[in-house]
Amino acid sequence: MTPPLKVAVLGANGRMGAEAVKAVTAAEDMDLVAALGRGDSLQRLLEAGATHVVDLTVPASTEANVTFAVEHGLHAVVGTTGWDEARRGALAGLLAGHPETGVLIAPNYALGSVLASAFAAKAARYFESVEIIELHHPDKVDAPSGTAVRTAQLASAARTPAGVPAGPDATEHSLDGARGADVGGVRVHSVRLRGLVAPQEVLLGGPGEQLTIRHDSYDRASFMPGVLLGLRSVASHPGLTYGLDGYLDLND
Ligand SMILES: NC(=O)C1=CN([C@@H]2O[C@H](COP(=O)(O)OP(=O)(O)OC[C@H]3O[C@@H](n4cnc5c(N)ncnc54)[C@H](OP(=O)(O)O)[C@@H]3O)[C@@H](O)[C@H]2O)C=CC1
Ligand SMILES: O=C(O)C1=N[C@H](C(=O)O)C[C@H](O)C1
Repeated sequence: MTPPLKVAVLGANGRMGAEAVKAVTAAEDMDLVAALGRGDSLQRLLEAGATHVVDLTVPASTEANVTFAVEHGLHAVVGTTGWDEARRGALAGLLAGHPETGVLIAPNYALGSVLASAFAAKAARYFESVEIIELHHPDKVDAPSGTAVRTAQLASAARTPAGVPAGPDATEHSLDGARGADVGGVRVHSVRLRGLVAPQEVLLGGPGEQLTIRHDSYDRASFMPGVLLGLRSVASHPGLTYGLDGYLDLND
């Protein structure tokens, strides 16, 4: 029988971290060996014999956490936002020196969200206009959401080779921010509203029609099947994988 994965959760006292602690504890093929909060020493990962780390902390600490994990040969499954291209490039460079180690960074671990982003990218080349509205709880520290940025990048990357021009927009006068953030030519609008977890809508417009691709996370339990899938798969995917779609076959 395969021995259980020895998993440590970083950010264990947070909204996502607490949910991950529950999910890992309930998984029969995993042992939760450490649950660290802010201020806890990363040395505890080594003392506990962790082989896998889940990082659900804050953009300011995730890079140092993952660097420590990689330098000690621990596989990492990362949900924290803030992994822009420069940070991912630096991490890929570090991983080149640790060829056995795998890191998965996914802006969203909800399977429905991963599919919604893939569907949006597929649809984006067929519509003149694409805009994204991401809606979150008001305790979220970053905007736009990592998911919205990733969705916009996928949509933009699908439109460019297909020769689709940027969406039409005659706006000449507006208050700052009225048209949202420009992510690769796709406008992203961020709503922060008490009561929400994390819905997102991709609006695609053509002459006389609109397609809306909407995903709702009502509960943080929605992210856990993806986190567990990541933990089970990361060791067999050495190097850096960006997006849970890297572990799924979405071309069927
Ligand atoms: N990829 C995905 O599917 C998802 C990703 N996220 C992302 O995950 C991250 C966490 O979200 P959420 O749980 O809502 O945020 P929370 O603020 O609830 O949790 C973050 C936790 O990390 C702790 N923390 C801060 N620094 C460290 C550190 N150096 N080591 C260990 N713990 C630390 C914080 O402690 P303290 O309270 O003391 O500051 C806090 O408990 C965000 O970036 C969010 O966008 C969220 C949902 C899904
Ligand atoms: O902070 C959150 O809550 C979420 N963060 C991630 C993001 O920024 O995309 C994933 C999900 O949207 C929830």
